[in-house]
Amino acid sequence: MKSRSILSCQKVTVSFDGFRAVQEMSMELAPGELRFLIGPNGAGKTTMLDAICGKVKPVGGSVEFNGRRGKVDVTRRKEHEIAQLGIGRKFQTPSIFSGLTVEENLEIAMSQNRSVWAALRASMKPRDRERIDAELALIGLSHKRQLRAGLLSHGEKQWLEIGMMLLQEPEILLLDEPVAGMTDKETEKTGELLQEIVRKRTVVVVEHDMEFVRNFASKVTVMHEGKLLKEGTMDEVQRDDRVAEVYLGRKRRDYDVVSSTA
Ligand SMILES: Nc1ncnc2c1ncn2[C@@H]1O[C@H](COP(=O)(O)OP(=O)(O)OP(=O)(O)O)[C@@H](O)[C@H]1O
Repeated sequence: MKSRSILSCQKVTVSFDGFRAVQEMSMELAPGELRFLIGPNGAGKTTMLDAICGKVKPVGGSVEFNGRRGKVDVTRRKEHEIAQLGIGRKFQTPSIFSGLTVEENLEIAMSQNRSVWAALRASMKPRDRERIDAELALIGLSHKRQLRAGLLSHGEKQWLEIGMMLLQEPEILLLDEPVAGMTDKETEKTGELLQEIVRKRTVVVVEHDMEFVRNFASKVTVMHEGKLLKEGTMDEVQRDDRVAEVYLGRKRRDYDVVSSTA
């Protein structure tokens, strides 16, 4: 029996002044998946995330979110409504408050509004504190809770922002190149964090770092020129000649980095 999809994108087409950045792209996500979306520059990966979170409106196709509140075609909803429904999007540049502490950033994320933060803080219940403590532990920043966020390393800032997003309880998390600019150690920790997050949520990661993808992906979707090129395990994707040719710009036999024997 086919398992329920939490997200079903069917024949999604996005056009920028007539240029089809995404063309009839279909993709289904099962609850609890950690899906990687890869492909060469300009393949349409970011635009696909934009279509899912409502930042751009497709000219064709549907994006059906089947979350806790039932089925919704998100192409008919505004970006903020989609976020409230449970699809969270993290962009490459972290949007944290550098002058506030790590803990204060999380408090703001929980109140969802900086202007009511002071009031929220005064009335914070032990349960709310516990949630923040749990999130701090998850993102590995418990020992830095009192540090100004601006003083965190690049990787730590990314984790803080992920923690801020998690406090808004998204069912699906969309991440655009989360490990770009990270050290190897930070990259490894991010992979482990994502594996922890998918115990309760579904995550889609647009990624260029193939080693990271190889280490943490169970299922990979490959896009090329706005279209679905291949979907499968990393092994299946790596064995596909079309992927090797378009993704790497040459025949697979000429290329050894992507090879599963690496
Ligand atoms: N707002 C826009 N207006 C016009 N063209 C756009 C816009 N956004 C993206 N494009 C074009 O759409 C195509 C797909 O871009 P997109 O950023 O989705 O690709 P990508 O696979 O995420 O690439 P990269 O890996 O380089 O980030 C590109 O040719 C890009 O130039």
